[in-house]
Amino acid sequence: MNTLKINNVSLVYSNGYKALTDLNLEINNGIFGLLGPNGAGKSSLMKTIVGLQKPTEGSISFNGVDIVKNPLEIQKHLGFLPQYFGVYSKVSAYHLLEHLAKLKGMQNKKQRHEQIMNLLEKVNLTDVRNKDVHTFSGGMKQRFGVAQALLGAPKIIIVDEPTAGLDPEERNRFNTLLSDISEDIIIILSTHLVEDVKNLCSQMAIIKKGQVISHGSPRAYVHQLYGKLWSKAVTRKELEKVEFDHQIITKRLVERVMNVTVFADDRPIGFMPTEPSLEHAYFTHLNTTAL
Ligand SMILES: Nc1ncnc2c1ncn2[C@@H]1O[C@H](COP(=O)(O)OP(=O)(O)OP(=O)(O)O)[C@@H](O)[C@H]1O
Repeated sequence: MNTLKINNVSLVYSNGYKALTDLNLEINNGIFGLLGPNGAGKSSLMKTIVGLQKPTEGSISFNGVDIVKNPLEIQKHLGFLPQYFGVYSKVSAYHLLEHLAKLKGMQNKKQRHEQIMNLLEKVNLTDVRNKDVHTFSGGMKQRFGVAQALLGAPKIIIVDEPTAGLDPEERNRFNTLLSDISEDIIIILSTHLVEDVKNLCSQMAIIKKGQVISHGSPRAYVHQLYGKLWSKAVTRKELEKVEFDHQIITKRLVERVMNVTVFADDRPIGFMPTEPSLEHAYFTHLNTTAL
């Protein structure tokens, strides 16, 4: 079992902006979802974990080793799939993987070849291995990104907003791939797509304004809301009153009609009970935690 511990981490950028505040998390094998709105600090946390920037305060350990003091201790076990995966030069998928494998210190030519061929197979890019990476579609590039993140058999993989811009089929394929590789390693998935977290993650945390406002399993999040959500279709005028009277969790246009879901211990008059979803739980925590 691998363990990543983040203890009281704060990060202040050189312009004085405090991106992370006193953040604590413990993460074990499996896919851990980090959910938060744009600008919440997810990328800042990812970059701090992988050692691209040092926290201003606090400590981070991986399998008991302080990785702020010894960043190599995580870097040698790490695969990173950043939000924007570099510039794709005019080089084939195979040769780019070979180049990256050499950078990761894989000296043995035969073993390197075998691992690259296995990874290409895993991410379903064997047939196009001799094509230039810059000609790949968005989804193929992301799968290539997974292959490079898996080079050298890492114990922890960090993926930052991996499915942004993918069509539903590619997103599905990408998620299945992540799920397949997650058994014996830690995967941290940073995203604002609640659906992906629901489908993939065993544990998750919600981050808002640089702080972890809650954490737990997606199932437990949903469970907490049973019997507390109520919905109603409203006109624009009614909406104002509902907003005044109730704690609104979501407002959604469903077939051109505005549907509101509110949080309350008892059923408000005119509302129907609603089956809670992880999206409801996410918005409940975001909207009810004042920071
Ligand atoms: N190098 C930097 N210097 C100063 N401020 C920064 C720097 N990088 C990020 N920030 C600020 O820190 C905050 C958190 O940014 P971050 O990219 O970590 O958020 P995020 O949750 O990953 O959002 P997104 O989903 O939009 O990428 C933002 O307000 C951002 O403007």
